[in-house]
Amino acid sequence: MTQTDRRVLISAPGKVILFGEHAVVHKKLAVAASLGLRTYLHLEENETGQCRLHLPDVDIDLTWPLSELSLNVDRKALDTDHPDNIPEEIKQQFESWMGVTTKENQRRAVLSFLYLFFVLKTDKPASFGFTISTRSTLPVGAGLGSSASFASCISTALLVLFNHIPIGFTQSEKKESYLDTINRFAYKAEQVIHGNPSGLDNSVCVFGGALSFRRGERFVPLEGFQSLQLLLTNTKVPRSTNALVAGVGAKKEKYPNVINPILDSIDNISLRCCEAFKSGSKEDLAQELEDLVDMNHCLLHALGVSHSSLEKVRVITEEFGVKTKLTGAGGGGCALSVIRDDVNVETTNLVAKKLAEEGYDCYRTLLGGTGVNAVVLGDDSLDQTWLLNADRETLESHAI
Ligand SMILES: Nc1ncnc2c1ncn2[C@@H]1O[C@H](COP(=O)(O)OP(=O)(O)O)[C@@H](O)[C@H]1O
Ligand SMILES: C[C@@](O)(CCOP(=O)(O)O)CC(=O)O
Ligand SMILES: [Mg+2]
Repeated sequence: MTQTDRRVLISAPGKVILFGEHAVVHKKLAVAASLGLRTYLHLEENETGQCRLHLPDVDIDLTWPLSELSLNVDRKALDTDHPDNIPEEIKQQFESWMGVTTKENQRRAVLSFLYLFFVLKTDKPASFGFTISTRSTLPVGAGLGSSASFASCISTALLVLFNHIPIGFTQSEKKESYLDTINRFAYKAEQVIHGNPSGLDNSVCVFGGALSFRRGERFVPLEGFQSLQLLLTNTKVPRSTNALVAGVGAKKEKYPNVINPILDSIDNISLRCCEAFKSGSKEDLAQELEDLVDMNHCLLHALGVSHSSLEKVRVITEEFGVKTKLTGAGGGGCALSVIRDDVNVETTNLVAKKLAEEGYDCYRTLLGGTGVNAVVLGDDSLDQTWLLNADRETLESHAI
């Protein structure tokens, strides 16, 4: 295979925030782990002179001649603290390339790609072209970090495409430093999608595993972490992380003396969780996590980010003695329930059945899977069409 028809499969996990969502935006501690569900990105280099961006999860299929995708500015002028701070004329140029794309979820996905493209682009021959297709097994916009998972894949694809990092970065001695680079640009894409992300989600999606995180500091792998049995319930109520994060920020501005103690309590919940993993016996750990789940949810409710559908999940699971909190930005989306080891399979199935009767989707998935990965595809039949149609097991067997 020549360099020009290279095809690469990149994947990154989603995440589940155990404790600390929203508070983490305001520099409080959070605890999170990667999920078995992932986003997959198929990158094909070709000689069409065109760039195709195919994002079926948000109904986007755009193609631009690469000769047209050019800006009259230095890359450094784009690599600002926040992508919102780029010059106005460049924003307008991005708008013109977006064409008739008007839905907010589509616009943010395309903008995050265009932004990273221009920050990372290097000189290539005139015939150079590529196609990027993505597909996620995560629900999009439901609190399981689809945005960070997508951002991690796009960041990796463009870093590989423009030769900033080698494809075999996970086997390299410099793996940590390559992952840091991927994480830095994934954060930028998250900024385009979220406005004010803490950096927690992209760190989990890039590095994988279970970790604690405080904004502005390096994450810490969660000592003594044991994978838990969790039930994730997607209420399917749509919501936007961007709007929910902004809402909590506005509340904090208006009622600082009320909101700050809530955020401090959440900080202490995350601290307590770290201590429980470090020192607790399995039995104590389960009891403590249940208490923390309950308290964290109620504090999030006070911040205004719960939803009647999430409260319904709590009522249904409580009937079986199972504790539930919202996870991610809330306002709909997903809830997580801790299933203790002494809860039998029949009970868990019954809880899942009751939740399904409400129209909710339930996921049972493992925590702490591998972070971002890239593999070269040798088989010509594994093209974009394969990516879009393959089942989850097939995708997983090729990607990691
Ligand atoms: N597979 C994907 N393809 C394209 N865009 C995606 C994909 N996954 C996520 N996104 C982008 O991220 C947004 C959802 O992010 P967000 O509201 O933070 O929810 P989540 O909890 O899933 O991260 C989508 O509206 C879209 O802009
Ligand atoms: C609410 C928040 O803590 C998590 C958002 O997660 P998600 O986008 O809902 O998966 C925001 C953040 O940490 O950037
Ligand atoms: Mg998100």
